[in-house]
Amino acid sequence: MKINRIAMIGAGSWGTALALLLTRQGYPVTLWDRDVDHIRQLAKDRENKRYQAGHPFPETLQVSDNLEAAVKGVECVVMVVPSHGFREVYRQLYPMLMPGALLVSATKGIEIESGQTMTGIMRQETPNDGKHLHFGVLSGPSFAAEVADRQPTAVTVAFADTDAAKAVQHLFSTDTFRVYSSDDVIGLEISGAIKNVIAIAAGICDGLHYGLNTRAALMTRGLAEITRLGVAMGGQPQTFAGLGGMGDLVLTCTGNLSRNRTVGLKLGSGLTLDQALSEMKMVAEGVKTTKSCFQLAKTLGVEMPILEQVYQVLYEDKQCADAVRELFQRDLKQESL
Ligand SMILES: NC(=O)C1=CN([C@@H]2O[C@H](COP(=O)(O)OP(=O)(O)OC[C@H]3O[C@@H](n4cnc5c(N)ncnc54)[C@H](OP(=O)(O)O)[C@@H]3O)[C@@H](O)[C@H]2O)C=CC1
Ligand SMILES: O=C(CO)COP(=O)(O)O
Repeated sequence: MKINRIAMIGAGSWGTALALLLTRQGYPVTLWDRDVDHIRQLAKDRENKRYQAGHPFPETLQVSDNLEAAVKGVECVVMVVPSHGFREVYRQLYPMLMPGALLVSATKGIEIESGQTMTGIMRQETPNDGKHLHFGVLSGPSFAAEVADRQPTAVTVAFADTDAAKAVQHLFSTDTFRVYSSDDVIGLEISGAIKNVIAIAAGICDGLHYGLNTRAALMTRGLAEITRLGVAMGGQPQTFAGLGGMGDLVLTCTGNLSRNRTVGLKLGSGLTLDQALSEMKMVAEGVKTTKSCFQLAKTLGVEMPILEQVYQVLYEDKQCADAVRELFQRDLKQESL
């Protein structure tokens, strides 16, 4: 599969960092955003001062507010809009896609209304009209700012089709960005979405001034919850121990660049959810994913005690310290997944 042109759909922090990564390798990329003024500003500055300042755009990075112009005749479309806007944007762009195109979701979330992952949304919104599109995911421990800074980073790309996975793996791989391939699309998506919920919990614990023991316990039991739900949804157990699972969980629960961890820190320090979110200009997907995942876990009958407590803190005004206390008062049990 030869990829000549790429469309990056979403000019936030991550879409911009990925567009920089590809254009620095010489690939032609069109970066699209819904916000016309934002696109005008990017075209004028040749830099994304709002979301990824300090990184001038290479010549092959074009910007556009015209979705059709951005995706027409393009072999690889990377979707990087937040999960709550994903379906609407995909609906608009689907008719313009060329047959056989590779659709890569770099978004980490689960839609609240449907409980669908991003590739699930694309499949739902794709009529059976013979376009033969391929749906995959790129995920792993990768703060956008560090990728833009060329810090060595490793991620995973998953497609059901091995050739599609290899094509996207090779497309994104550079001297400082190492891409592994996988065929476990659902496992990788679930890992990337739910680690954000555990990162909120990690932030809460740090905001409450609990120690490193607490954080280690939370991350380990959090990974058990991610794995339980992911396997119930058809993921492969080893995916959750990989870059998109354990790797991204470690990064987001410990790294201060994480927006989700930051929301948790603010909650643990006594702010309300509204106050915490009003101080952020970027998206913290874990807030919405907590709700979608809470519903999914109930539907599938999967036990997720940490997630339940985060849900009650975010949506039922539970005190953070009470949530931690309740987790420790649960019945004693054997350690297992
Ligand atoms: N930043 C990171 O380090 C990483 C992020 N991700 C994931 O990438 C996705 C995008 O995050 P990120 O780029 O960081 O987000 P940012 O907050 O940096 O930017 C969000 C972008 O999405 C746009 N947007 C907001 N709402 C909608 C909508 N309803 N429809 C279309 N576009 C919308 C915003 O436009 P506007 O300015 O007009 O609101 C903005 O361009 C998330 O799922 C995130 O989890 C994954 C890996 C790393
Ligand atoms: O997913 C990320 C890094 O891999 C970014 O995490 P946050 O959205 O919490 O900043």
